[in-house]
Amino acid sequence: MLVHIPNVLTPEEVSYCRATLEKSEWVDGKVTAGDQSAKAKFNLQIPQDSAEGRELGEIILRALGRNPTFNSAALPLRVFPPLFNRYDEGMRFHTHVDNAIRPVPGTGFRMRTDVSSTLFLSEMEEYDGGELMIQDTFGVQSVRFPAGDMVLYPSSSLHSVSPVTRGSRWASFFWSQSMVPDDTQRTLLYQFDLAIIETRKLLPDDSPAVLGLTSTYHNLLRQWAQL
Ligand SMILES: O=C(O)CCC(=O)C(=O)O
Ligand SMILES: [Fe+2]
Repeated sequence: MLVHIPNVLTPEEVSYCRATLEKSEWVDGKVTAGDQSAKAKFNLQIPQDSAEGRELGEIILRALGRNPTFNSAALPLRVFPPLFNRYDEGMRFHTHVDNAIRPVPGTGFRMRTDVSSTLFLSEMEEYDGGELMIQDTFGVQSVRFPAGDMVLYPSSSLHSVSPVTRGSRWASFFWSQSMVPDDTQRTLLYQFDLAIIETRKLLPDDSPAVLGLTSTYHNLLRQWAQL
């Protein structure tokens, strides 16, 4: 399932991220790529352990914490410290799959990547090309959203970023380990939660319908969650 989450960052937060990234050092994006994807990856990143990256990462993690759609769709157990990339004219990322397991910097722990995220930091008018192309069960989805918006997609999917043909595309990207590893089960829970939200607009919280749906949601989560 692909989920578009608008306005994860406020316009002020986007401007702050952009201004900080302007001052940051940029290195070859191959530094965080696996063997196959290193050959496919032609972009720039700020170093994983830079002070700028850590500060901006905190802003994004705080924004995710207050975002009900992210929490319902990703059901996150762990979130990788956000990384930042950039594709200038001619840069691209050929088709690849994200590494299944990643060491979490500075922790000595590893995490499984279940959900991949791109949070756009450039406005769509600032560049041409640079579409995130995600292969899912319905075919290839082409994704390009305004600055501050984010897309979630299964880390198991093949994906690529088309060449930027004008301007520069800046983004934050990261992975989440979900409490529900299976994409089909996670999608069902997300759609169930949306249905509960709609039902609660029509019926009181203590109505049998809301009680029944809510308890079934939690009991399914209890069946499927892996902590
Ligand atoms: O730049 C993007 O939107 C995606 C980046 C990506 O796929 C990756 O770094 O693995
Ligand atoms: Fe990727």
